[in-house]
Amino acid sequence: MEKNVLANTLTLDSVRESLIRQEDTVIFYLIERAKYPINSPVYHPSFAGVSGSLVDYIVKHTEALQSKVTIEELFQFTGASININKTIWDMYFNQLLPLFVSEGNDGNYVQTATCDLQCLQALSRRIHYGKFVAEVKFMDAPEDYGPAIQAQNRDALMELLTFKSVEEMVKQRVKKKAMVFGQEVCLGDSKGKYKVDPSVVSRLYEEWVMPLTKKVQVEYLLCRLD
Ligand SMILES: O=C(O)C(=O)C[C@]1(C(=O)O)C=C[C@@H](O)C=C1
Repeated sequence: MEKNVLANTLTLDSVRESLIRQEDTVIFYLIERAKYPINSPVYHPSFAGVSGSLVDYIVKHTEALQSKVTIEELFQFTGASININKTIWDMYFNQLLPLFVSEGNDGNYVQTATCDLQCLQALSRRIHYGKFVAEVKFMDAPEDYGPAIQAQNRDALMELLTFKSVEEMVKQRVKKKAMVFGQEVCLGDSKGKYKVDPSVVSRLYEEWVMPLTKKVQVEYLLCRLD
């Protein structure tokens, strides 16, 4: 199979480094979103002057513009197109958002929807980066992954690609980053006040981000030898 040049320059260390850097992006966008309360009119199925909700409208139009200047799936290695954005969307709006924004309405609807889009894109990029992680793991040990792929054995693939100790470090690091990046800075004592609850960030990674990244890896590997 034709390999993208990029595949040859990726290593497990380099993809992990990218995942670590992407943590900063995810956390900064969560902090930005937390500046606004829930602003529920943004999600109302019909928003004055647009068809559908304001967040649907902004996501659709911003992405249409962005797709004119970026080539989607530039680094895709196989024909398999893995896309779990629907799951990410539902997780973000139904589960995550209520955990880290306050109740209320301050009228900043466009800013709020824009922050949501940025959070969603950062989470989506991070989770779909599982394709690169999986490719590197496969290239490092085709003799281990090959039989599990041929047998289409999801459980075996999941076990092969899981590193519990790495997951534990990720959880601890994102919590610490949320503390450092999100602390209220003032000249006096500023103990213990955070813009986004650090335990929500570690929960986000433990319950959603890492499991979904692993799901992407499994789906990618299942088609790796097609
Ligand atoms: O670092 C890896 O090996 C990954 O596959 C990434 C990741 C993650 O999502 O952070 C997912 C699965 C592993 O168990 C550990 C971490």
